[in-house]
Amino acid sequence: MSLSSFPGRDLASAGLEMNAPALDAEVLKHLRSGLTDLQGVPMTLSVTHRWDDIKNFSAHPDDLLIATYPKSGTTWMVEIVDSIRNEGISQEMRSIPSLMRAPFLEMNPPAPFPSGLDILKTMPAPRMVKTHLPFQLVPQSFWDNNCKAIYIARNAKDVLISYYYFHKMNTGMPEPGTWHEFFDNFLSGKVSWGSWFDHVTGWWDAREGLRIHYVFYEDLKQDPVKEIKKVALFLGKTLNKELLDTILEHTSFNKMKDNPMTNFSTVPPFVFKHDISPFMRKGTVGDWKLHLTVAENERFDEEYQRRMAATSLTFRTEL
Ligand SMILES: Nc1ncnc2c1ncn2[C@@H]1O[C@H](COP(=O)(O)OS(=O)(=O)O)[C@@H](OP(=O)(O)O)[C@H]1O
Repeated sequence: MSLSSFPGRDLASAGLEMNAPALDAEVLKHLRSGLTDLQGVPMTLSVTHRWDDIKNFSAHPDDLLIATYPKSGTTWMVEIVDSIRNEGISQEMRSIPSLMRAPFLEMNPPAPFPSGLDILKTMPAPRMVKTHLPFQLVPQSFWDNNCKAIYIARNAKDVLISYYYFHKMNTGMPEPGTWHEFFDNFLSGKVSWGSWFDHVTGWWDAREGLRIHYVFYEDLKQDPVKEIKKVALFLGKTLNKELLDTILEHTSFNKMKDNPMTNFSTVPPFVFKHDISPFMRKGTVGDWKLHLTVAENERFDEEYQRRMAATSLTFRTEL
């Protein structure tokens, strides 16, 4: 079965193409819900509700997990991996939104929208699975089946800014509150999927002994050729110059921003409010400099030193 004919695709597009007037109040009341505790990690209610099913997800050995803390380059990596696997830009990549090609494991919106698990169930192998789960919450079946995983990490300051705008535009997230409140909550890990510090270090520490390829957003931005080749090698593929050029062009920020299959413009506008902030916002390293005050930056650095003192993991916040 090809991806373009898998049943989840129709189910998905049926849900995604519906507009607010067609949805009853039941759906709308789930928007902007608060956070719950999932084994010590703050999580949106919808994820916690479905947790047993998510935890018991049965991975196939050829599933590829694409994992990140939110706003760290997931969509970019999905497009890179799909282009490598398809040895170019397939018809399916041109006609199926990113989220349907790499279902979001823990996404559990109210009906009629399909959950990540619903889509995955009907999807042919080899599957790409997107997740924002911290390492300790990833379903064990991925590791029991020796699945490969690509983890993309992005510097905390740019993630903070990107996540703040994402909270403002995505009504599926909790209310961000004021900038000051969000800044505090991010630093103390009281945001969906928890602490950035715990997330990036948890995956970093876990990679020994598992097939995890750890990528930095900043490296990808600075030298995409080198990083894309490394991803291909990890997937057991080699790229000729022509294919590499095609992938570079297709996955550039400007191309992805204009591509409805990658820019999330197919999500109904009452969920993603691109007029407030587009999903494909800036795609740069160092945007934090245009946002943080000197005092905020100092406070951030202080907390950063404290939380990252014991790890060998380092980040670049500018190029
Ligand atoms: N091709 C390319 N090049 C550079 N940057 C890119 C690219 N594609 C996506 N992005 C930027 O990645 C940010 C979104 O991250 P995610 O895809 O992980 O978002 S999500 O957590 O899955 O919602 C978001 O970052 P900000 O622009 O800083 O908000 C996107 O713009």
